[in-house]
Amino acid sequence: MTVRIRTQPLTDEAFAPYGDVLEARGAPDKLINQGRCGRFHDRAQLDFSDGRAGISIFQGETETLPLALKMMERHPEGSQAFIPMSGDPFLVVVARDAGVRPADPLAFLTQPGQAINFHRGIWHGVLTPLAAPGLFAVVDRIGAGANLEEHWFETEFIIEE
Ligand SMILES: NC(=O)N[C@@H](O)C(=O)O
Ligand code: NI
Repeated sequence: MTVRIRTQPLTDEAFAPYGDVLEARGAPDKLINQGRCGRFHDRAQLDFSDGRAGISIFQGETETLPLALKMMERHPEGSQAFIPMSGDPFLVVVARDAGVRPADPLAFLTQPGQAINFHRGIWHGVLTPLAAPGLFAVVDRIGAGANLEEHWFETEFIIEE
């Protein structure tokens, strides 16, 4: 059986059960630098069981839609933020937990200027750039021990616009 998933725009409301949308939207929380810079303060729920937060640079190969969703993963020990280093949209896939496996995956297309932070333990698709060079800053847990659970689907999911 093939299940088709239509992409939807990334909004705070739709993404709230899964993570944070990081963007400069509306009035900033504070003006800094003599009023020349708006600070949208403390917008991500960073959560690590132990270890520390780290920033890594990911250079991902680009994908195109329609795209087969074969696997999702989660990080039980920490949150994970994808912060694009270009203005290109990327694909964000999340799912609810149905007891050690993801269920009902959702696919979001970001707008330029949007980044995301998956909350700790949330099922998500891996980093999926839709345009070169696929460069992202990733904020996630640096620590000992395993922090990755994968689920490979038997159902064929196809993500399409
Ligand atoms: N494994 C890794 O570093 N990246 C994944 O967690 C991912 O979500 O892309
Ligand atoms: Ni991940």
